Amino acid sequence: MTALELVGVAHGYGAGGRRVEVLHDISVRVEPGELVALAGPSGSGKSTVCHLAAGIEHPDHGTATLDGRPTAEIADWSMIAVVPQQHGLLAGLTVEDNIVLPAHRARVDPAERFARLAEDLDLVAFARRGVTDTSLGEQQRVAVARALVLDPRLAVLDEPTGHQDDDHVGQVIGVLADAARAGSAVLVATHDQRVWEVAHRVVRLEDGRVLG
Ligand SMILES: Nc1ncnc2c1ncn2[C@@H]1O[C@H](COP(=O)(O)OP(=O)(O)OP(=O)(O)O)[C@@H](O)[C@H]1O
Repeated sequence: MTALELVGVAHGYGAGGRRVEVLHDISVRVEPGELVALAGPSGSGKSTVCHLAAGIEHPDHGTATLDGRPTAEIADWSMIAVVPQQHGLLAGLTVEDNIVLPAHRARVDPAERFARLAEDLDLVAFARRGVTDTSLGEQQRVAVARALVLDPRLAVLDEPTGHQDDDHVGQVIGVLADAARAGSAVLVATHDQRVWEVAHRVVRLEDGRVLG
């Protein structure tokens, strides 16, 4: 069964004379076990697709569903987990507490999964440090670990390698590929060619339309 389905989606922002139409009748599917990269120039609508896929916004027209349910109705981190462009970490918490928060909310023991993700994403050395006392690249990897801690049905990641050096790009790509292998549907908006190379498919957006 298809996990994520965006069908005939049109979306824009603002009203009246300030109205901007961003997406025009786009359809995107991501199957369980599939890593799909969303590529396209700045302003082409990648983050908007991420917001609709993650259920942060409702499409103006068309449907955005996960397993047939509107994504905007799903507020469950084990179903849809997100890495927003700004990471969305909680400043008062440590690295570890940010990562395990979704598991605690779901009453799942995160110990094993946390240990694996911290190791794979090079976060072990500062797990007990306040998250605001880490670098931007480290914070980005914390957000990736948090998204994957519950093995979500769908992971939506907006530019998750943007602050990484080559080695750490490889680590982020590695955990995303592992997540897909384990059955998650993974949608990654990215300019990073290294992600395109490992993706099962690359969906290219231009001016709010899917190419090809
Ligand atoms: N809240 C908003 N109000 C008005 N316009 C917006 C809003 N959010 C995004 N836009 C516009 O929608 C278009 C698509 O933006 P979006 O962030 O989805 O693009 P993107 O492909 O993710 O870009 P980038 O690669 O720079 O992150 C842009 O022209 C942007 O200015």
